[in-house]
Amino acid sequence: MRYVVMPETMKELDGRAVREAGMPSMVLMENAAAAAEGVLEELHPMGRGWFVCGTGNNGGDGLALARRLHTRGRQVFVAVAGREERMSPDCRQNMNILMHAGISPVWIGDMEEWKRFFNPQAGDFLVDGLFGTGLDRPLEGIYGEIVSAMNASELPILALDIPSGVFGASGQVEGDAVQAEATVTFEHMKPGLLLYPGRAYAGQLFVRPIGLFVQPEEGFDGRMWEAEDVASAIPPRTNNSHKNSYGSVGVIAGSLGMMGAGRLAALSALRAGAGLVTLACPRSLQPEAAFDREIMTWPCAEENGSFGMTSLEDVLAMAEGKDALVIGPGLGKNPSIRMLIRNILDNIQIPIILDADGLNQMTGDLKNLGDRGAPVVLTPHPGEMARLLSWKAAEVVMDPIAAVEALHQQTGATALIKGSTTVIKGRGIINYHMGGNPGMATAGSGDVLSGIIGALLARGLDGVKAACCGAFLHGLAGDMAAAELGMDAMIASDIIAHLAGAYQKLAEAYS
Ligand SMILES: NC(=O)C1=CN([C@@H]2O[C@H](COP(=O)(O)OP(=O)(O)OC[C@H]3O[C@@H](n4cnc5c(N)ncnc54)[C@H](O)[C@@H]3O)[C@@H](O)[C@H]2O)[C@@H](O)CC1
Ligand SMILES: [K+]
Repeated sequence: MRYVVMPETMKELDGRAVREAGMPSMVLMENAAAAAEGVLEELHPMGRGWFVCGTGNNGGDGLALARRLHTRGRQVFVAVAGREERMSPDCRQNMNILMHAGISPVWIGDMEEWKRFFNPQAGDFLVDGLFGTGLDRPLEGIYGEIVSAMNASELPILALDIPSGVFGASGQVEGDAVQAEATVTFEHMKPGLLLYPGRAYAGQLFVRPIGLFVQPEEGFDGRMWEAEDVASAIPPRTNNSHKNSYGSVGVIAGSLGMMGAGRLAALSALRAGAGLVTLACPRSLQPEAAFDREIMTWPCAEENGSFGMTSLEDVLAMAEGKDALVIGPGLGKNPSIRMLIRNILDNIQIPIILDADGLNQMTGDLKNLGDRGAPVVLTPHPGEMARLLSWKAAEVVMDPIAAVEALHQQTGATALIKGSTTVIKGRGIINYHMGGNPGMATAGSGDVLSGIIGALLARGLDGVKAACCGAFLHGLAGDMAAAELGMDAMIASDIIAHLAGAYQKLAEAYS
């Protein structure tokens, strides 16, 4: 498991290591510089570096790194921007050490001084130590101009901790921000490196320890599941087992013209390892639903090619003996579906994943799901999330953490917001998932995720585990599909086809 911490938590950890344990803060800074040096050796083992430092501790990291390279014979050019009287003690000390080592940084007070200092042709890379997690307002004036000149130089930039201009808690950028080739972040991942637009500024991410041995008193702010975490959360198949050992999934999905959504969800559930999958469908669509031999179908009374309250009896009969239900893909807009879903939520005490039209239908009617006695997972994309919360879509995109927290709080369900970075909140801390690729922005991709999560719920995972492991498998299978077929040509069925490879990778990670 990789942990994600907010800037203020990082500050608390840093402060406690220093105050409670007597760890000198200069040692932490030196460790940060050494960690960054390791990354630089990987990316740019040769060449000359331009260092742009602020007067806070991020600047101190930069000055320490410059000195480490200089003492190893690498050529460095170092600039400091900011007010000298505001310099943090550790930054000042590193400035003194650097000067004793023979390098005098250039103070930059205006762009004329910058132009005299910076000559991209004379260097091979830039190091950004201007602002780190202490950023508390957008870059303005000289800082914005320096950053935009750094970006315009087209030299590769290594950002220390976080690209200057990106807010560590949210990934938001207002104005200029460093467009990094890579970012080395210290000790723990920060949300701003995971969430857009910050993620797009950070480039390749390196998380490196700096010797902080303390843990936050309130617990970590977030976590990222890694292959071994996912592998160990999914119960292994055992010799002495049968199909009922792996869960029976009921899928309630599809309508005239959208039966494919139901089939994709059902097939995904099966490929995600469920023992049995039953696809409930409007009666007239049964021939279409019955296309996959391994999937059982359950024709239901219908309302003009759609589910509706008329279907209730059949749906309840189908749900009997199931271990989880997937509700939503392709259900369409028939208004009586709302009552149908309400009845299912009230009368059936098994885990449920609610997605797509299932979510849209239930806008305003998703309270108290935490009291059901079995988990509910909600998987909206940002537009659906905005409708569910009555927020503007832009507000959801700006702050997906607040959005999942609000949805979880209002409904009691596990909330997963889809996106390039998926954010999940159920009981416990926030979960982030970074896998997947733009090739997965294709019809039916969400239905596949629903099916996978349905299978994992049926296999006994709780809401958070099913959502996190489901997002991981979905992303991994999507990445494998893209590697084989390319992002443009891959389709949702290809993600399903690569679930096999994704499970194999998990097995390798576990062994
Ligand atoms: N565990 C830790 O907390 C450690 C932190 N270290 C480094 O310290 C950094 C945090 O240092 P600081 O808290 O000193 O903060 P920064 O160095 O990020 O920023 C310095 C100061 O600049 C000012 N400022 C913020 N936004 C500004 C803006 N837009 N324009 C002008 N001034 C602005 C603020 O007053 C802020 O305190 C981390 O990102 C990391 O690089 C490392 O030295 C090692 C240990
Ligand atoms: K930085």
